[in-house]
Amino acid sequence: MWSIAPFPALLRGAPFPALLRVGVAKVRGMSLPDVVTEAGRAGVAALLADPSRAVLALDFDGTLAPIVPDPRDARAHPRALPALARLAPRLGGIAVITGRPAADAVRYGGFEGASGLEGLTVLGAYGAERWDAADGAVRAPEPPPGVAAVRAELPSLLERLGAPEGTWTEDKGRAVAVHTRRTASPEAAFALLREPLYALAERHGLMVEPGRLVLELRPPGADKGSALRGFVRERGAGVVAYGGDDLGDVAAYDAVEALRGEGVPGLLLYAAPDAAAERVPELTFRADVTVPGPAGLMAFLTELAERL
Ligand SMILES: O=P(O)(O)OC[C@H]1O[C@H](O[C@H]2O[C@H](CO)[C@@H](O)[C@H](O)[C@H]2O)[C@H](O)[C@@H](O)[C@@H]1O
Repeated sequence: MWSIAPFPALLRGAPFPALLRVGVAKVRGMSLPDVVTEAGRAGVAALLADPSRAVLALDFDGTLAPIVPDPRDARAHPRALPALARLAPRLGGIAVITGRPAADAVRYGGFEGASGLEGLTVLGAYGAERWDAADGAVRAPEPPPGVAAVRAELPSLLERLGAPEGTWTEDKGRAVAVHTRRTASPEAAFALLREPLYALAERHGLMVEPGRLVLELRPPGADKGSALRGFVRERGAGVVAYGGDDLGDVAAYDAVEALRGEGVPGLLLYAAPDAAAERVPELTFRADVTVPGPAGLMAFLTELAERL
């Protein structure tokens, strides 16, 4: 039976044990978090009926990998690779769609040479970069000149603004991301830097991708929605499931909803952050399934693999 929607508790900032109590239903002897929408139930039914026509796409940080203070320490959740490897032979394709450079996601995810994931695709830099396990090659176009200009100006700008200790710049090659998670007041630091970084990006023809305590200055022209649509088209998929946790994933949610409008059933998964301040309303209200972070998502995917 499908029952109570978990997100009212989520919005009140309820702790996850409470969320789990209201959000888990027993389905044919196995527990799966509730699918709270009709469209989501249609997506699950279509996926279970014909998994070979389904693609599964997942974001990396906060979805496949738990959030950690230093982005260089991010690693896939211990249950991630086993769950994906069980799903892979049954599905039409699995992709990781991330704001990370493709090579970083492959390294931090441990995807290279992973048993059972020989068909995995990683679409990095919001789809501008690509890695396929099949040949191990990364395809990454040259960044536009604005990125070098921003890289050069950023240190003096941060100094002028009095960016607090702990502010950290991640050089992503095609983009530069300024993180505030390791400052004493991450939200206050984020607010301080927000407008000046938007202005800097605009001066150099870049856009700002805001995320979980990060402001990324990157080239426009790619987003996770286009990346997902391209992957669905490439695999000739008739069902799509997407899981994410952050603002950058909203474009992929849009793509799934647009595909539904074209008759392709879809499932929207939200790996909701533990910290209420980091939850994204656009995902909270639209998700078909809300689970507590990467651990919850891996439990869901493992159950899904069982049912397949
Ligand atoms: O699209 P994603 O795979 O979700 O990547 C989004 C950004 O993730 C990383 O930052 C986030 O995760 C860090 C590690 O857990 C955390 O410290 C940080 O606060 C988060 O914002 C990554 O560093 C960025 O480059 C990605 O764009």
